[in-house]
Parts: sequence; C-alpha cells; structure tokens
Amino acid sequence: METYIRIAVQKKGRLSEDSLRLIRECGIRFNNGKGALKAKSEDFPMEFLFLRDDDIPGYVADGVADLGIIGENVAVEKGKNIEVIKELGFSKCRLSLAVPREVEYNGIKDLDGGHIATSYPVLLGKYLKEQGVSASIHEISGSVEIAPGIGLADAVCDIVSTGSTLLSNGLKEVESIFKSQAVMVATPGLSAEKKALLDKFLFRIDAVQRAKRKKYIMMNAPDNALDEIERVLPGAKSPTITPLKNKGWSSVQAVINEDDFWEVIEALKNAGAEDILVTPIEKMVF
Ligand SMILES: Nc1ncnc2c1ncn2[C@@H]1O[C@H](COP(=O)(O)OP(=O)(O)OP(=O)(O)O)[C@@H](O)[C@H]1O
Ligand SMILES: O=P(O)(O)OC[C@H]1O[C@H](OP(=O)(O)OP(=O)(O)O)[C@H](O)[C@@H]1O
Ligand SMILES: [Mg+2]
Repeated sequence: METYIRIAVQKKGRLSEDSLRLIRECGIRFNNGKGALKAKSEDFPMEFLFLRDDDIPGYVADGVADLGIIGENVAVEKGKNIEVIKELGFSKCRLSLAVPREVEYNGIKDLDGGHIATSYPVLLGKYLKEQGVSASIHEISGSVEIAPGIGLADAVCDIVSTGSTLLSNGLKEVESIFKSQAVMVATPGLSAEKKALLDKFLFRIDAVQRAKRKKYIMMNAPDNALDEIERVLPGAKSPTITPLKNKGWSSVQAVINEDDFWEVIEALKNAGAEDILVTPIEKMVF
C-alpha cells in the first residue's frame, strides 16, 4: 500500500484559508468541497482532515493525524505530546489581559483576588503563577470579551490582533502574555517513509516562505551608475547586468528583501536607475 501523510487543518476559522493556501502553493492539489471533512490530494501522497482547531493537538498526539496546523497558543494550551516543527508566519496574534476601559490599572497585582474569563486557562494559569498573582479563572469557549460587561468577570484573557474587538466591547489591553502564530505540529516518532514525505513537504514550504519575503526588481540604468547601483543592491550574489541596445545603458535585475524595499528603491533612484519594475516571486529554490 502506498504511504501517505495525513494532515489535520482547521475546518473553518482564522487558520483555515491561509493553511489551505500554503498547501496549494506547495503544489499539492485537493478538492475540499463544502462540508467535506476528509479529502485526498490528487498529486501528492497526502490526506486532509478538516477539524475544529482545539481537537487537532489530540488527533496528532494519538497519531490519528501525522501533522497539524494550529496556533502556537493552542499547541501549548492543550499540553499534548506533539512536536512543533515549523513556524508558518501567518495568524500572528497575542494572548492578552484586558480590563474595562474605565478601570484604573496599575499592574498585574490589581487582578489579585479577581475573576478572569478566558478560553486559555492553562496559559493564563501559568502566567499568573509566574507573576505571583492569585485570581479565579473562569473558562468560557468563545465571545470572551463579553464577560466583564455582563458581570461575569473583572478581566478577560483572549486573543488580540488589531484590538478592534476589545475596543468595541469597551475593554483595554493591559498585559500581553503570549505571542502566537500558526505552526505545523507533528506526531512524535513518524516512520521513515512518512518522515521522507514530511521532508519533501517542508522543502516546498521553505521555497514558498523564502519567496514571500523577497521581490524581484528590474530597472534600466546608465552605465556610469552601475557601480553605485551594485553597492545599493544587497544580497550575496551580484545583480544580473545586461547591456541595452541603447548605447551607454544597461538593464539590471536583482532580488531584494521585502523589508528593505523602500530604502532600496529610493537609493536606486538616487543612483540614477530608471523604469524600475517590481514583481513578486512565487518560489525560491536553492
Ligand atoms: N484576530 C486574529 N488574528 C490573527 N490570528 C488569530 C486571530 N484570532 C485567532 N487567531 C489565531 O487563529 C487560531 C484559530 O482562531 P479561531 O478564532 O478561528 O478559533 P476557533 O473559534 O477556536 O475555531 P474552531 O471553530 O476551529 O474551534 C487561534 O488559536 C489563534 O492562534
Ligand atoms: O483584535 P482583533 O483583530 O479584533 O481580533 C481578536 C478577535 O479575533 C478572534 O475571534 P474571531 O473573530 O476569530 O471569532 P471567534 O470568537 O468566533 O473565534 C479572537 O477570539 C478575538 O475575539
Ligand atoms: Mg477552537
């Protein structure tokens, strides 16, 4: 029988779209028709389970799924025997404590003896213990931000990204206790055959991730500006320079970091570059 690797992804929610996009960008195609809870790839030995994110650590720990994509917050909260093997760079958020806007807050000790509502009792409990604060934790599974407004708790501990949910519920963020992003988790002790498939998958993910942080730029420049342009363009390898038909001019191509983008473009213009074109890169394989 053919060996295949089984991956659990969130069925619906903050992680699902980006998880499926990443898998597709790795050239792994599958059909996840509406309502389907299981699917198989047509061109890679991979099977998909579409689940609630909270259940994924348990499935991976039991070996029902070999891999899973979840938030680091859930990976740590559930405390299951799973290995975090790769940070995926999306669904970035933080787990924070928040109190009603009108409440004066001077520090974590203010929550001593209070009630805190959260879906993350383990992470919160650990943080309070480290801070030497004793508060009662009220576990609720969703819509946590409602709790102070209905007299259920003095504070909440929930996921924050833009902060707009806190704002619209009259709350203010007072402590950030855990930083999270989507991660790939794996069951410990995968067979050699499955490990080989996982390595192939991780190789493709690396190529996709690397490309996302880079841009490909092309420009025309007078030959007397080329030395300065070469100095401006970062990176290990020198840019590709091709003479143009128009005498005294060249075409320059290079890969730059997304983070340095605007500084580099400005410096190139100052150096004399013209007609600068910028394009995304789909994959980068070394
Ligand atoms: N606003 C946000 N911005 C970025 N990432 C987020 C945000 N909210 C949650 N996340 C991350 O995405 C994960 C899934 O969030 P989501 O809100 O979809 O979970 P859920 O409601 O528990 O879903 P499920 O129905 O699968 O149990 C969280 O554990 C967290 O890591
Ligand atoms: O800081 P913000 O950008 O407002 O994001 C934070 C909100 O996002 C998540 O909920 P989500 O919208 O995924 O809904 P859910 O409560 O149904 O999980 C999280 O539980 C917060 O409520
Ligand atoms: Mg959930």
